[in-house]
Amino acid sequence: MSNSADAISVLGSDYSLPTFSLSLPCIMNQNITPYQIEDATKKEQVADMFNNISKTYDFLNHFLSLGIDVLWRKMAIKELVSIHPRIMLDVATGTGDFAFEAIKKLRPEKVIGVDISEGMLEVAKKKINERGLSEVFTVQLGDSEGLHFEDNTFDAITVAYGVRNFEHLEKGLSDMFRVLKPNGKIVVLEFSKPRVFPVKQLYNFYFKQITPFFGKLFSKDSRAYTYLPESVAAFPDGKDFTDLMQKVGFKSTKQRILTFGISSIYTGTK
Ligand SMILES: C[S@@+](CC[C@H](N)C(=O)[O-])C[C@H]1O[C@@H](n2cnc3c(N)ncnc32)[C@H](O)[C@@H]1O
Repeated sequence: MSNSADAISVLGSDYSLPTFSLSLPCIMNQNITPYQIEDATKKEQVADMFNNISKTYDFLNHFLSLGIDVLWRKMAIKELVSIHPRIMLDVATGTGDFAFEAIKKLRPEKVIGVDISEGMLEVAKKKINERGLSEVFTVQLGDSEGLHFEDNTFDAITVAYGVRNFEHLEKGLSDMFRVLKPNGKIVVLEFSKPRVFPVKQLYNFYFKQITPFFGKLFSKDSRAYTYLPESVAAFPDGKDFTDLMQKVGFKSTKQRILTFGISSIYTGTK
């Protein structure tokens, strides 16, 4: 398998995607907001949205992904097995599922989870207590674009389904780079856009019709699950994202495509 950033592994084979300009997709990503309110920033709206849906988030995640999100998280965390991280940061930790998987698989000494949504963190705290993991896993309010940690603090950084929601993607990535130790590794799990027939068409139907219907029904937030496909469409995935990772300093960046491109794992080192 190739190590280059623009070579993508799909079921064992490698191919390249076309290159797009970096600046345009990033601006588009920033402009896609949950509630389209002019006097509230994307960050404020994202925090509000996740506060609103925090109680139903875990259920809807597993229900709408038909449980495959659990498998994607497992595959992403496996990327860190070889470096045996001791001190980890889970950015946009939400209700904590990515960190719980990391704890199970990697047995680190300490994981800190940060998130801008108090509602999501409340759910995470409850789960931490129920699982008796408060010695290992702590969560705190924190913004990826201004992390309250010293430079070179963490052996590994994880982010699952968070980067698409950042207001300033490049700033978020560069602050994560700052707090990562030299030779440390970042693993980003994020939705990407399938490009092959008929997966692309089926995925578009499911994401634009089915997901918003059930999302609204269970979460009672009519925008949250229409924002989801909009934010995925605007997110600079694939080579655009690995280019941005390299721009802020990450080395050996790779994209690993999951389930025909519906999700991707991105990795990089410092
Ligand atoms: C889709 S949830 C993912 C939660 C969790 N990582 C998971 O895998 O289930 C996205 C999370 O990103 C958080 N988030 C968005 N922007 C953020 C930022 N700038 N800094 C920290 N967290 C952020 C949201 O509050 C939300 O909890």
